[in-house]
Amino acid sequence: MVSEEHRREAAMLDVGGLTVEFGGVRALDGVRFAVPARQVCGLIGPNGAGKTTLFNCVSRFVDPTGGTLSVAGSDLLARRAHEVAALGVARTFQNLGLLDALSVRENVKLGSPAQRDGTPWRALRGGLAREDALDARADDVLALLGLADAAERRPGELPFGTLKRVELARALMGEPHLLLLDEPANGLSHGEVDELAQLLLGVRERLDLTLVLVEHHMGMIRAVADRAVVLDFGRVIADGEPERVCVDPVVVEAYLGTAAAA
Ligand SMILES: Nc1ncnc2c1ncn2[C@@H]1O[C@H](COP(=O)(O)OP(=O)(O)OP(=O)(O)O)[C@@H](O)[C@H]1O
Repeated sequence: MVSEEHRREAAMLDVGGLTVEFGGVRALDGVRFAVPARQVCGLIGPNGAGKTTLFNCVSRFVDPTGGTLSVAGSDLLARRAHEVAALGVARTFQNLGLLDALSVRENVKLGSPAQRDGTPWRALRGGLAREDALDARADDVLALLGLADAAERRPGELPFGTLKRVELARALMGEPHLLLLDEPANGLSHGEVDELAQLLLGVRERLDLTLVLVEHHMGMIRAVADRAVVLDFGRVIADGEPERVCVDPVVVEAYLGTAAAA
């Protein structure tokens, strides 16, 4: 029997009875699960189930009304949003926030915590050397994601599937251990979903990442996730291997009438 304390320390992400209320709406209701290091965990559930709210708690955009939340044993709830990256947590968003005035390489560099630390002291201390190091790191990340040829291009010139990878590259600039992906397959063709799935698995292996992805695309979940946690009305209704969870009658019932559980 594993003690509660040991479970917490061993988990990369530990969600302990998390509750969030918005006025009268209980968006999360005692959500409890732990994601071990290097696991790929799919977070699924119908619209309004609480998936984004959970991500927003991890990013510290939302304050829970109850429960605990920790990353590799560190209490996340004691941190502010700008301190989360330092714990090795990065996130992508449903809406790509890429700037068209900048090249792909410059956009990717914005994901580096060093780049955001724009104090005058930093600028005075040989900013050029630092800029070169950032360029080199951005180029490494771009190469890892098969984007080397896109480094000088503007986001507006590139297809959506490529932009999704640029956003992923930007998130990797912070050298995360835990990466949260918000609907990475949304808007991609079948071929692009397969490609992204392979890419994610490769990156996870290469960088020793723990991944949590919110996803409606069950093909993506089946392709990459070791495990699926299903939320409905703010509660965990199933937790297990994706193949098993997809045919769980409780999950099928929750998804009734939607394509996701098909
Ligand atoms: N800032 C907010 N203020 C009030 N209610 C909110 C807020 N954010 C979310 N909610 C409510 O909390 C519940 C959970 O929403 P959430 O966006 O987390 O669900 P979701 O599972 O991510 O849905 P989707 O798949 O549609 O993105 C919903 O009832 C939603 O309307």
